[in-house]
Amino acid sequence: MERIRERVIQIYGNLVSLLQKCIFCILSVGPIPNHIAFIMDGNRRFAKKCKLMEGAGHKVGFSALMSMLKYCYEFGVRYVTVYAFSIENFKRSPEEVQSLMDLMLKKIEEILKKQSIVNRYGVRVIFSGNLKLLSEPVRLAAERAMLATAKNSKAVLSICVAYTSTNEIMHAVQESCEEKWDEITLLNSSGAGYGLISLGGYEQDEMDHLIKLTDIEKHMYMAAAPDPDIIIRTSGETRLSNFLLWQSANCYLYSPSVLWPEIGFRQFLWAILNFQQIHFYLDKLRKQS
Ligand SMILES: CC(C)=CCC/C(C)=C/CC/C(C)=C/COP(=O)(O)OP(=O)(O)O
Repeated sequence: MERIRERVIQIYGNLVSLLQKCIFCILSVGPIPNHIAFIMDGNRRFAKKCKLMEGAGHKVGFSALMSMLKYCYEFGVRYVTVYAFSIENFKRSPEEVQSLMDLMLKKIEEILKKQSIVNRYGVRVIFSGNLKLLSEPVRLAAERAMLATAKNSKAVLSICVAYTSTNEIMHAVQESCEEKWDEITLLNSSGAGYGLISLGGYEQDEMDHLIKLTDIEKHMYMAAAPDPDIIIRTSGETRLSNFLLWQSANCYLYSPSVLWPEIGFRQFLWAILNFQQIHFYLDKLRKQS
C-alpha cells in the first residue's frame, strides 16, 4: 500500500512539473526577465500563524526560496538576488540573530552539495554586503561558497547579507574617492596639480580625473549583476526597506499578499505575466512616440 502511495505521489509530481514546463514554454514567447530580486518578508508571521517556533518560519522560508530559484532558473532567468539579512536585522534579539546565522551556516553547506540547485543549474553564488560585519564562521562559509562556485557560469545568485542599500552606496563612493585620490596623488607627484573637486571651470584633462557614475557602479556590492527587472516582496508590503535603491530606478515591484513561506508557482507566474504586460505596453508607447 505504501509503495502504491509513493508511486501515485511520484506520478503526480511528474505531471505537475510537465505542466509547469509547458507553461514556461508558452510564457517564453514574451520577454524573459534577466534579473529577479526577492524580499523574503513574513517568515515570523508565518510561524505565528501556524503556531510554530519563530525559527521554523525561516526554515520554511528557505525551502520557499529553493522552489523560487528552481522556477527562475527553469524559466531562463539568469540573475536572482535575495535579501537574506539586512544590517538593520542585527538589531533583533541576540537569540534570533544567532539562530538566523546558524541557519545561514547550515544552508550554505547544503547549497554546496552536489545535488543542490546551485550545482544542478550551474549557479555562481555571490554574497553581497558588508561581510566584515558577519561572524567569522559565516563569513568563511560565504567565502568558501563563492570560491567553490566561481567557475559556474549559467546563472548567478546574489545573497544580500549584512546589506543595506545606503551602506552599499556609501561604500562605493568611498572606494571610488580612494581610487581617484591615489590616481591624483600619483599624477601630482609629477607636478600636475589636480584635485578631486575643483571650484573653477574644468579643463578636459581635469574632468578625466573626476568621479563618474561608472566608477561608483564598479564598486557596488551588486556590481556583478545588471539592474533587476522585477522585485518581488511578499506579505503585501510595497516598501523597498533599503534594498537595491540605486539599482531599482526602472524596476517593476510586485507585492503578492502571501507571506514568504507561502509563495509558490502561482505568484511567480503572476509576477512574470505582469512584467510582460508592462513590457509590451512600454514597447507600444515607445513605437508611438
Ligand atoms: C543561505 C540563505 C540564503 C539563507 C536564507 C535564510 C532565510 C530564509 C532568511 C530570511 C531572513 C529574514 C530576515 C526574513 C524576513 O522575515 P521576517 O523575519 O522579517 O518576518 P516578519 O516580516 O513576519 O517579521
